[in-house]
Amino acid sequence: MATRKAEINGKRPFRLKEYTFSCEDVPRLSCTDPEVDRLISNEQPVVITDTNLVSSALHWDLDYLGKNMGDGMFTVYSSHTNKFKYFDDKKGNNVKNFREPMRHLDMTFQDFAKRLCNKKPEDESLYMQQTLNDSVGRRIVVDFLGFNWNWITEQQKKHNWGQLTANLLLVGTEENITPSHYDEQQNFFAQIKGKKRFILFPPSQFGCLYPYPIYHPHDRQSQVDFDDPDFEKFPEFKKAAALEAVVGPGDVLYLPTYWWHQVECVQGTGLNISVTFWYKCGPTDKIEYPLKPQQKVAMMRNIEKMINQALNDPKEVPEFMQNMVLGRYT
Ligand SMILES: C[C@@H](CC(=O)O)C(=O)C(=O)O
Ligand SMILES: [Zn+2]
Repeated sequence: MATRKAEINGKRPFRLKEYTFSCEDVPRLSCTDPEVDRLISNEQPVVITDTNLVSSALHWDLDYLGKNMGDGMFTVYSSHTNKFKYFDDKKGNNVKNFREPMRHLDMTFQDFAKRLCNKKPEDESLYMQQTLNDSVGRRIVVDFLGFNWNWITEQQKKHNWGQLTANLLLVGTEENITPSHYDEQQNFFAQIKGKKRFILFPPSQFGCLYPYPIYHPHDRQSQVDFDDPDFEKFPEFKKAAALEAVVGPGDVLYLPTYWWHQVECVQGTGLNISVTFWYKCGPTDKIEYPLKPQQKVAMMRNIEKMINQALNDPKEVPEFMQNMVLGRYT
């Protein structure tokens, strides 16, 4: 796999995998720059520096978390590749012979840390993805309360977002990859340790990324394998053009709802720790035309859901959809 050299602000270069598509940089601006507000209100991604959003957690490492995360059981995914492709196990029965691409384990943080430290190259990759809740130790609660809630709550109000729904703690090792997908929430993604690379595509490129059907366990995930794209099956992927952001400790990426993202723990940057801040989208006050691409994606999802409910059998959906479109709108 070809790689290219990259760096943030001229510091400590690292290598990034090269893909078939072009990558332009996401803007990287200080939170004091008024352009940040404009980009967020236009639902455009931006890397925001100097927020101090998670400054109270920049000392987190495996040892500190091991001592302070408490003795609760946390969600850890185990994958025999370095990819951690999300799946909804409630939809597993909708697809014949669906094979879960990773295992969902529950373990204490101490157990996770031990397995990470003793991991041999042939062992499965591990990725902790745990919603922060009150089961954590007191010092983690103090660090959490020390987040810059003033700044982020000000953003939530200014952009009329809904409630904060979750803070997901992510602890992984370099080369862990979350393959391309979109979410239906607004996200301030805060990097605490190590570097992460985001490969982003706007909602307008939905037609290039071929998401699985809505009834599939991989709903919202792209069917395209970026490492080996099948241009026969997914010809429009040739037209995909990405934005790219690399975030390091203290950086916050605003990741707008319905934007496609693949997330890679950058090689050579060691243990990787992040926290997400997911918010419900705000209400649409007035419908304006032409509709925004993200509104069209939401519409397509609602129509697919309605067709699935009305047919009441996932096996009937492909023929129904093809009859509706092939030779008529193609
Ligand atoms: C969990 C994260 C991916 C990652 O950090 O590996 C992501 O997809 C998101 O924050 O929306
Ligand atoms: Zn995501």
